[in-house]
Amino acid sequence: MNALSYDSHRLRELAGEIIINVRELSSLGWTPATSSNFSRRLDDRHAAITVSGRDKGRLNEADIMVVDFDGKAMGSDHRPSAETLLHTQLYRRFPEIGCVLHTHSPNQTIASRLYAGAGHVHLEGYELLKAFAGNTTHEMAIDVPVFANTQDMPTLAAQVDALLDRQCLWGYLIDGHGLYAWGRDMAEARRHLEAFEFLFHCELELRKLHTA
Ligand SMILES: CSCCC(=O)C(=O)COP(=O)(O)O
Ligand SMILES: [Zn+2]
Repeated sequence: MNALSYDSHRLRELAGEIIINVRELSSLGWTPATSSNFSRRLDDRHAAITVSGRDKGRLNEADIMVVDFDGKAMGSDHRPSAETLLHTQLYRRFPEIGCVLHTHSPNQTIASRLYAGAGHVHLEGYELLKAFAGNTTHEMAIDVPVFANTQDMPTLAAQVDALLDRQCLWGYLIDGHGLYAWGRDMAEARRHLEAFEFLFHCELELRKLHTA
């Protein structure tokens, strides 16, 4: 296999899509201080992902690189996102997943802190639950898991994998850190990300009202 074993034309298309969407998410204040990372499936062995440490509000084509599903850089000397394994584990496990988005908005991070003890955020009865693929009614509930934060990505990826054995998920929180959300393509992943953000905001506001 040579270094360019993926479709470079497709890579440019996906990089353009990532750049436009990430700039928009960044303008909402969801990617502070170079945080957050973003990827798209390129094919059944590769993903396009953001280079580690780049300012996500000023992303350009040089800030997107290719990795294989072991997280190994392909055709680049740059370091891929420190959290690459959390992306590639989803692409490897679910062939239908085409996009993984990770952000650090204040609502996501505060919710992760408040609900770390419970281990999940319970979301029930909201019309916006229908934003998640497969849901057709508000008369349902989901528990969004909150994992302990760690710099040990293989350990965290194994914990996520174990939960995916038991539960169908479109996203999870990491305590004191942020949100991972995914979907079949950018539009669906973004819809899920925005739904989580909105629902966490509602839960946090309700909590304030109940404790006032
Ligand atoms: C200063 S942000 C700390 C790392 C992080 O949580 C993140 O999302 C960005 O890491 P990356 O290596 O993808 O830039
Ligand atoms: Zn992060």
